[in-house]
Amino acid sequence: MATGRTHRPATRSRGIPEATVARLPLYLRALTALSERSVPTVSSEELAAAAGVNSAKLRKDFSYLGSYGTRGVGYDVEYLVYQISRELGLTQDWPVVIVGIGNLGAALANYGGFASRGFRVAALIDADPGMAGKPVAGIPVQHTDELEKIIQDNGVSIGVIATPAGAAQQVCDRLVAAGVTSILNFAPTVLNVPEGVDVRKVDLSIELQILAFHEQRKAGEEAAAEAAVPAAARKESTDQGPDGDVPAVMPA
Ligand SMILES: NC(=O)c1ccc[n+]([C@@H]2O[C@H](COP(=O)([O-])OP(=O)(O)OC[C@H]3O[C@@H](n4cnc5c(N)ncnc54)[C@H](O)[C@@H]3O)[C@@H](O)[C@H]2O)c1
Repeated sequence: MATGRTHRPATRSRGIPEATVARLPLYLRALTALSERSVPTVSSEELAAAAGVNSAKLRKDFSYLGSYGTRGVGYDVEYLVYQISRELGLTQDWPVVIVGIGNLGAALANYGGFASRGFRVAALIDADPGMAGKPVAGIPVQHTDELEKIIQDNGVSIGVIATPAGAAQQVCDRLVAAGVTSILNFAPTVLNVPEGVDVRKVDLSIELQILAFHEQRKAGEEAAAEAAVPAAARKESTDQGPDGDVPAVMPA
């Protein structure tokens, strides 16, 4: 879902390509589901299918982790969960702050999937003084005046921006100045950040627009196939044997 832009070279310092890093969470999600079902080992084909990735690509990705599996047995699920978690830095706790506690910020605060993956919501921050002190997901909202102090007190390096687009750059600048070096941006705007700060952008409307493009293409293909049927069917009718039971033209 995430469309991302990170201020990093295509290859990380330890030699793991950025494209591989982007697939590691997909493997981890599939492996976690297997682990929850107490499945001990998995083949590269099964895991690739569960993660929605080509199996040759998966084997190549795992070779960067130094994980080659055992012929005829496959990969050890628990060990791979550990290896990938360690590679992604998930074996440690990451405090995050969410800035902008409106519809989206509140939904994110209530999402249990962060905590279960090692991301602790350390604080919720909003510019609306009327929200200060009100609990959302059991955490009292704090005013933006406190932003720098909250970041420093909690050692926060990851910030989530869920403010209106017009406020996002200013919020981003304050987060970065306070020490945040990774930002997950939900606001529909491009953020400018200094070297060394990673930005990932999530935009559901962009994803929907891409789906709309594919829907339009599929509709065009269907229309073209329908337009082709009468001519082809006419040809078929001349080709039919005496019983006339030859099937119609196969769809494209
Ligand atoms: N990425 C996505 O897929 C996606 C989906 C939905 C919404 N959005 C975007 O997320 C943002 C929030 O949407 P919403 O529906 O929750 O809006 P909302 O109006 O319900 O909430 C915005 C919140 O941000 C606060 N805010 C405004 N300026 C601020 C500032 N300078 N510092 C801190 N807080 C500030 C407001 O007080 C409000 O509580 C919007 O930019 C919206 O376009 C993105």
